[in-house]
Amino acid sequence: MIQEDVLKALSTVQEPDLGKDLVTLNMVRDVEINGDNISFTVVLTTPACPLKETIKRDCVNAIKSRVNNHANVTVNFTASTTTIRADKSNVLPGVKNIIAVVSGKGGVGKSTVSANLALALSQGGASVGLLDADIYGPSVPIMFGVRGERPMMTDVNGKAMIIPLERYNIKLLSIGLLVDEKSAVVWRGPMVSSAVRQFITDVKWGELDYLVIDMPPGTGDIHLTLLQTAPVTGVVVVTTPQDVALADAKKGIAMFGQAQMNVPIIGLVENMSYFTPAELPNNKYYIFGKEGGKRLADEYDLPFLGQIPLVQSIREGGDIGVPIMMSDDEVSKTAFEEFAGTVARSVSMRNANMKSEEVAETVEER
Ligand SMILES: Nc1ncnc2c1ncn2[C@@H]1O[C@H](COP(=O)(O)OP(=O)(O)OP(=O)(O)O)[C@@H](O)[C@H]1O
Repeated sequence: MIQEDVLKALSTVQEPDLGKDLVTLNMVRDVEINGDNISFTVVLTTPACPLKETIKRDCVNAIKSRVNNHANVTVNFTASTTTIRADKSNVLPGVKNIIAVVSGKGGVGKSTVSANLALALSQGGASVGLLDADIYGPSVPIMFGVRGERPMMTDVNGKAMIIPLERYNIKLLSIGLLVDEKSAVVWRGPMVSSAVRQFITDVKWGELDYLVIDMPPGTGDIHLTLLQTAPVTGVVVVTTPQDVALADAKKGIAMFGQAQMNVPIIGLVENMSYFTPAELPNNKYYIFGKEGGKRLADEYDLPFLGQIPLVQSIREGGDIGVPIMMSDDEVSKTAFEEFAGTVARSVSMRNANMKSEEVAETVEER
């Protein structure tokens, strides 16, 4: 039994999303054979890959059926998050993927979704940052229990840079951590644009697999500034199943599809999909209507990224500075984990299939 036999067997195992085999995709490393013991490492395209178990099962089956029926197969996993950033700019140089979370309408849970998406990706093993770009209604300070804390500054090649705070293994920044909460509310156009640009250009985000940006609600100048400053990989649209939210989500989808913005939409997630009381975890009450988000995704031919239930502890977690992903509420956590896994998969697929010149890049010279 030699290494080539193992690789030949593994070349029959498909990466389900990328539609090619593991060997062609150069995902197999460190093959070791010791008698009946065969081990190797599969390098995934994202640590938050939800397909680990499928890939593992297929690898074991391939080795047993093609190499050695009695083999003890050990499949180790590691990940090297992919990126298609090809822009030469100095903007966020160490950040592989930038995910902007948007909503057409306020109050649909965009900040809750952003925070728990960031945490779920991080708990899956990725290095993650969360930028709260909601200048007029920052939520990160309260949601992460860091209200009143101030980030430090550092000097990078003669330039003063802000060091993001760190909480729950995530790098955080919000206007609410930089200025008095009442000040930013009265800011207008140029001040807001310059603050948003600074979040991207004057912050030492370092090496990140994903930077999640919690965008302001609606569609406006801040969005344009952000997309012109940061090379956004794609946008996640948050909606609730209600008709009014869906109507506004359509405006968001239209805006991000415009030539001026031209940023890919990763997909749509439906928040507050159904109410589940803690004492009846199997009951689902569709208070805001059923599957409106799914229908909207179908209508616009967008990937549907998942449903997040309306759960009292999700709201409570946000209010006390302990997001639900840091709690032991398994039902809500599973919903966010599945959603984050789908986002990570979509980004990996996009990275594998898209030419780098199709990526939204910084268009504004500074
Ligand atoms: N799935 C959920 N279950 C229960 N409560 C939720 C859920 N999602 C969000 N909430 C609560 O709804 C309120 C609004 O959520 P959030 O602040 O995340 O919305 P938003 O869209 O970011 O609002 P904004 O208009 O400020 O940008 C918060 O109190 C939050 O805790």
